[in-house]
Amino acid sequence: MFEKSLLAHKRILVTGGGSGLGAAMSHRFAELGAELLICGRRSATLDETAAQLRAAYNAKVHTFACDIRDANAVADMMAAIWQDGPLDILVNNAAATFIAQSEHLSARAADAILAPTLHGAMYCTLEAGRRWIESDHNGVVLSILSTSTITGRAFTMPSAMAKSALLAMTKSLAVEWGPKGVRLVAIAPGPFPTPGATGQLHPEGRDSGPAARNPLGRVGEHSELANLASFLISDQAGYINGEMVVQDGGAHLRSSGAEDLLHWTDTQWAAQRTARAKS
Ligand SMILES: CCCCCCCCCCC/C=C/C(=O)SCCNC(=O)CCNC(=O)[C@H](O)C(C)(C)COP(=O)(O)OP(=O)(O)OC[C@H]1O[C@@H](n2cnc3c(N)ncnc32)[C@H](O)[C@@H]1OP(=O)(O)O
Ligand SMILES: NC(=O)C1=CN([C@@H]2O[C@H](COP(=O)(O)OP(=O)(O)OC[C@H]3O[C@@H](n4cnc5c(N)ncnc54)[C@H](OP(=O)(O)O)[C@@H]3O)[C@@H](O)[C@H]2O)C=CC1
Repeated sequence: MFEKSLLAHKRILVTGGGSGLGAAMSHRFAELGAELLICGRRSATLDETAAQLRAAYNAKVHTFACDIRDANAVADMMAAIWQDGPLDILVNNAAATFIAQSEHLSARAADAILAPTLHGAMYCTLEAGRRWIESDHNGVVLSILSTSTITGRAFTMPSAMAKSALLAMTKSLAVEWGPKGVRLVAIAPGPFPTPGATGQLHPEGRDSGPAARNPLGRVGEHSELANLASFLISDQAGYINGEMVVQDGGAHLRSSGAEDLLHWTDTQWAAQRTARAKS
């Protein structure tokens, strides 16, 4: 599909690159010649993925145990990255969400979603962008968002807010930083099952229908998202700036994906909260 050297010599940081869609993108980027830098909170997960990337593609891989909710930790990670040379591409992929009735969200619960999803991605973008601009080095920021930026989404309101804010960041900085050589793009994925997303969004008792509700009758393949991401961060997409590409099989044209939860009873929601408290 692509020239094997599409991402050769590119140094790419993927937040949350140790698991789920972040790991899928990291695999494809490494296959296309990139040097990978992956971060997350769990060192063991990062080390496992890094070993796979080295074994499969002979890739150069660095891992950073970094909680992106901590602005100082992000600054330290970026300083460490830049010691070996400039980064070329940042992929804002790490995020958190869970389903809940919004009237039951405590401030801490809302912050548990906003802190990594919005603030963490913004800290990473500002730290990378500042360095690119200071050193006159071109850069690309790809943010993994959601179709909730278009539809909103009941029962995952803080995630929808965070993703919408990151779309505003993408559009705003495309104009502000474009003249300085920094390009920003985004993907809005539909359902691409991962243990993280399925665990948070599809607990026991929820209908298992993202495939059935999809106009194409299926969920996304991780390789499909990884290929779109590879194109958008590559020089081949050099004239795309400030845009979000939706990759959801057309699902958001039909539903935000949360309507089945409108039929949940308060008893079901109470059971959901109890199950979480026990787990
Ligand atoms: C199959 C796919 C279907 C797709 C459908 C269509 C498309 C959907 C698009 C969705 C877009 C976004 C998707 C994603 O982001 S998927 C990624 C999911 N992955 C993760 O969330 C991984 C990271 N997760 C975490 O770190 C944790 O799970 C958590 C989010 C909870 C954060 O952990 P943290 O340690 O920070 O939080 P605490 O445990 O300390 O709790 C803090 C407060 O939050 C309250 N809380 C926690 N969990 C819940 C819950 N499930 N419901 C309500 N409240 C919750 C907790 O009680 C604390 O508050 P209090 O102190 O006030 O009690
Ligand atoms: N899967 C899907 O269907 C969809 C996913 N998306 C988006 O795609 C992206 C990836 O989702 P998915 O792969 O399913 O999610 P996962 O839960 O599988 O992965 C999330 C990753 O983010 C990392 N992470 C979470 N919090 C932090 C933090 N505070 N600091 C650093 N790293 C963190 C996790 O690592 P660790 O726990 O070690 O910190 C993990 O590697 C997200 O932005 C999500 O919103 C959007 C729409 C649909």
